Amino acid sequence: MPDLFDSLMPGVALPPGPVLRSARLALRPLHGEDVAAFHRLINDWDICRRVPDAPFPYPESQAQDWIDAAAAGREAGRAEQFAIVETLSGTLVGCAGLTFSKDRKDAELGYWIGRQYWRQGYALEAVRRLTEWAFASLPIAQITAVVAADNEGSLAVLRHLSFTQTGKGHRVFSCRPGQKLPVRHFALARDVEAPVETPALVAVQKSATLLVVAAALIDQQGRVLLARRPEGRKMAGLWEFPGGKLEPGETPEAALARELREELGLEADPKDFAPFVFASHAYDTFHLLMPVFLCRRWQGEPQGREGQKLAWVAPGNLAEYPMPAADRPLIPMLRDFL
Ligand SMILES: Nc1nc2c([nH]c(=O)n2[C@@H]2O[C@H](COP(=O)(O)OP(=O)(O)OP(=O)(O)O)[C@@H](O)[C@H]2O)c(=O)[nH]1
Repeated sequence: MPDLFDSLMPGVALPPGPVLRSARLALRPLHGEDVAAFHRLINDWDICRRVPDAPFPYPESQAQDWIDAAAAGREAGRAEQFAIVETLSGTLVGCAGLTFSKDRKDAELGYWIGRQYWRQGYALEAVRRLTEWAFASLPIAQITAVVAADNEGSLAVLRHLSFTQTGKGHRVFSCRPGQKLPVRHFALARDVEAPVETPALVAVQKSATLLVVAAALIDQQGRVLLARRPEGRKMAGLWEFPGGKLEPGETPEAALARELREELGLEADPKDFAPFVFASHAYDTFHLLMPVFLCRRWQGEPQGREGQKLAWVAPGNLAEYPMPAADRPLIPMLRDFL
């Protein structure tokens, strides 16, 4: 299928920021050229009455201000706002974004879709893509949302995406100054447990113990190397120790040397692996047994060869990185030892 998105605005460079693609949509940074279309869509009572900060009528100057503020918010690390566009037509259909709490652990979700684009599943598609990207790419622990109690469409989207209702309250909406309207609070926490797989696989795996070997690579400043599982893998976005499953007939040390070569492009000698600690954790679908070796000597510069982002982390900061459930008990031990 042809993709006209790249020729969407010939001669106009998109502002910096990620572009997220889904089956029919692209979520891209908002642009000064979007003001007219943004204003045409949002200046609608049916939209403004559902968006907390939208007055009605919605002045065109506010559309410009909002787009400018979105760019400033991204630059300052306060928010990630996106235009939602149909990939094939390049038409703006709505907006979706996340605003971060000060500690960046929480992100509040906001979105709206122009009325003529309702009932096509666009909100679900865009919000699903945004939440998957956010957990895979940002250090957030949860995504929250506040929705007007009568906004059935939005409530359905959030429930479909496994958000859970955390409470009820009241909130002022700019379109009805002086009134507090009933709202529902929702949250979706980062999943740190391995996902449930097909029943057949679960039957085989449930009783099985999976042996995975991992390394705490320590650099000269005493920092530990963590790798972030890339988008598209199970538990995407979580930070882990480099390593992987043993192949048949392999010793843990040989498997670790192979994984370090394959994943990071490092050459390490098994003689430099010192047994340190192990994780033993019951995930829903398998039991993980993971010996962790310390290693301070290797050859080469670590590179994320499988698309994973890498970080050298001071022991005192390890707890700030979201990790698989199995890894969490290891952190205090590493911190005390280093
Ligand atoms: N390497 C590594 N794996 C870990 C850690 N903690 C933890 O729960 N695991 C789990 O151990 C398993 C390691 O498998 P892996 O990296 O070889 O392979 P994978 O499941 O990502 O993908 P694959 O089966 O397609 O190769 C995964 O289920 C992973 O989530 C960790 O700190 N390092």
